[in-house]
Amino acid sequence: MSPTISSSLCTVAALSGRPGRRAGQPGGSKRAVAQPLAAAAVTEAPPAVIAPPPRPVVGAPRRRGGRGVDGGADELVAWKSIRQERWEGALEVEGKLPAWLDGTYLRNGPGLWDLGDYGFRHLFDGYATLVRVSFRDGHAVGAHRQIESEAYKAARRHGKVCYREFSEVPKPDSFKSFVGQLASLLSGNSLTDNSNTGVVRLGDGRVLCLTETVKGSIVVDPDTLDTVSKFEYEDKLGGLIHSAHPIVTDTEFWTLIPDLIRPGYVVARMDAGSNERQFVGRVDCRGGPAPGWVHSFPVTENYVVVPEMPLRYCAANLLRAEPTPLYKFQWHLESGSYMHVMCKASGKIVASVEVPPFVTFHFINAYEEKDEEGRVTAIIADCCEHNADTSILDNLRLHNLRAFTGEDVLTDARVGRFRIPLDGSPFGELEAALDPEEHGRGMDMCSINPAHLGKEYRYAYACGARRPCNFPNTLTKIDLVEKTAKNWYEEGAVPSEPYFVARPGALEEDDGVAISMVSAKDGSGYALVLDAKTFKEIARAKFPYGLPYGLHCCWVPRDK
Ligand SMILES: CC(=O)/C=C/C=C(C)/C=C/C1=C(C)CCCC1(C)C
Ligand SMILES: CC(/C=C/C=O)=C\C=C\C=O
Ligand SMILES: [Fe+2]
Repeated sequence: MSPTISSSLCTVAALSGRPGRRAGQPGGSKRAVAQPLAAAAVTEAPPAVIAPPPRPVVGAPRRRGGRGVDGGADELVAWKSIRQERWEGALEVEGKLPAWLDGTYLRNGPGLWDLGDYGFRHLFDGYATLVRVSFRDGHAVGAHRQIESEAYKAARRHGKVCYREFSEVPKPDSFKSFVGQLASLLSGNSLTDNSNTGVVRLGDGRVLCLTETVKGSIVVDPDTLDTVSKFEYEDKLGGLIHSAHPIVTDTEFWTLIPDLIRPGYVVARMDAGSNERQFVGRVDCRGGPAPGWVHSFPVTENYVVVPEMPLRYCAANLLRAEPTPLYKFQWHLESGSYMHVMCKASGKIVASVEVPPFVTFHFINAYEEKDEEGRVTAIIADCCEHNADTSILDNLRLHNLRAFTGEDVLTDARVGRFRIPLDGSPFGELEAALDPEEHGRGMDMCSINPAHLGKEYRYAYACGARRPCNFPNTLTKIDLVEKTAKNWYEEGAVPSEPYFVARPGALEEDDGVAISMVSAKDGSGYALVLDAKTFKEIARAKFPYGLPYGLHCCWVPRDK
C-alpha cells in the first residue's frame, strides 16, 4: 500500500469541521464533500457532489446472506450495507451537548456486506466502514468513509471476494488456482487486511484500525478518515494473526500472538512511538490441538492474563472453501479451559488454572485482589461471557440478524467474573458478577473508564437486551458493586458499543458521557450521548442517513 492512498481529499480538509483546524467549525450549514474516487463496483456510483446516502430500499434478492422477505426487521438499516463510500457534514443536534465534549469519536465496523449482487453471510465479513463524530462547542460534524484495505480495493476492482475474510474465501476458478491459494494461505498472502474490528489511538497519536490478521493493521487519519498506510511491525516476532484488541495506554501497547504450530501464545509489548514489539514471554497451551481463540485479553497493573478457551483455532477449517458452523474454529470441551497469568516485568507464568468452560469475545477489565498486607492473592478478570455457548457465532450471521420474527432468539450472556488464585491452587472460579436479568441476559461490546484499566473498578458500559430480540438492543450501565444495571432502550433501535468519555478533571469513575451510534428503526442513524452517571440521554446528533451497525470505538481529544 502506498504511504498515502487518497491524495485528492483537500476538498474534505477545507470543508470539514474537524478538531484542531480553525476552518470549518462544526455547526455551520450542511456541507457536501467532493467525491474523489472512481465509481465503485461495490457501492453505488456517487454524484460529483455528495448528498447524504438515501435511506435504504429493498433491492434485488441476494445470492448469499440474502435479505429475505420485505418488511419487519428485514428492513433494519443496521444490517444494510452503507451505500456511499464517504460522506461528511454538520449534524443536527437534539438536546444539549456538553461544552466540555471537545474531540473526535471514531467507530469502526464491517459496514459493507455487498459486492454487486453477492452478499456476505456473516457480520464479521463486511468491509470496514469508519464513522467519525467530531464534537466542539455544542456542535457536531459527522462523517463516514470506507477503509481502503487491499481486500476492499481488490473487491471493488474485481467485483468479488479476493482475500480470505472471517468466513468467506475467494472461489478458485480452477484446480491450479486452488493449489495457488493453499500456498498463499500458508504464506499469509491470501489473508484479509480488512481492518473492520476496532480503532485505537496509540500513545504517540497515531490512529490504528485493527482486525485479527496482523496485516490488517492500518493507520488512518482521524480528521479526513484517509487510509494513510499499513502499520508494519519492525521486529522479528512474525505471526499472521493476533488478538484483535491490544491493550493500549499513553505509553505502551500489549498484544497476544497465538502460535498455531506449537500451540501457545506469545505476549509482546511495544513502546508508544515505536513499531517494534518486544517479546515478553510465552504461554504453552494446556489442552487441545491448537490455541483457544483470543479476540481480546485483559491486563492488571503487573500482570497479563492469557485466556485459553475451548473454542480453538482449527487448521482444517482454515483451509475449507465453505464456512463451517464454527467458522475457522472448533469446540474442544474435552481439552479443558484455562486462565494463565504472566508477570509483565519478568515474562514468567505466576498462575495457570483450570476454569469452567467459557465463550467470550471481550474481556472488560481485570485487577489484582490484595490481602491486608497488600500482597496480591488473586486476579479478578471480567468478560462478556456467552454461557459457554458457541451459538452466538451463528446468531451473528446476517440472515439471522435480518430475519427477526419477534421470537426471542438471542442466546444468554452475562458478566463472567474469573477469580484466579495466585497461591498455586489448580482451579480458578467463574461466576456471574451480577444477576444477568439486570441487563436482560444480553451482554457484549463493553467499555470502562480508561483511568481504571487494570485497576479496581465499579462501572462497565455495554450492550444488553430487552427481550424478545435477536441481537443486543439496549445500552446498559453495570454497577459491579451494587450489582445492578441502568438500561437505555428505544424500540427497534440497534445501538453499538457505548464508549465512555471522561469529563476533563473528573474525580468520579462515572463522571462523563457514554457515546453510542444508533441505527434506528425508521432507517435513520444518530450518535447518542448519555450522561454516564444517570444513564439518561443528554443529546443526539443526527446523521441525514441510516448507519450500519459497527463494532468498536475510540476517542481522540482535541488537544492531543
Ligand atoms: C470483525 C471481527 O470482530 C472479527 C474479525 C475476524 C477476522 C477477520 C478473522 C480472520 C481470520 C482469518 C482470515 C484466517 C485466520 C483465522 C482468523 C483470525 C479467524
Ligand atoms: C457483536 C458481538 C456480539 C454480540 C452478541 O451479543 C460481538 C462482536 C465481536 C467482535 O468484535
Ligand atoms: Fe471486538
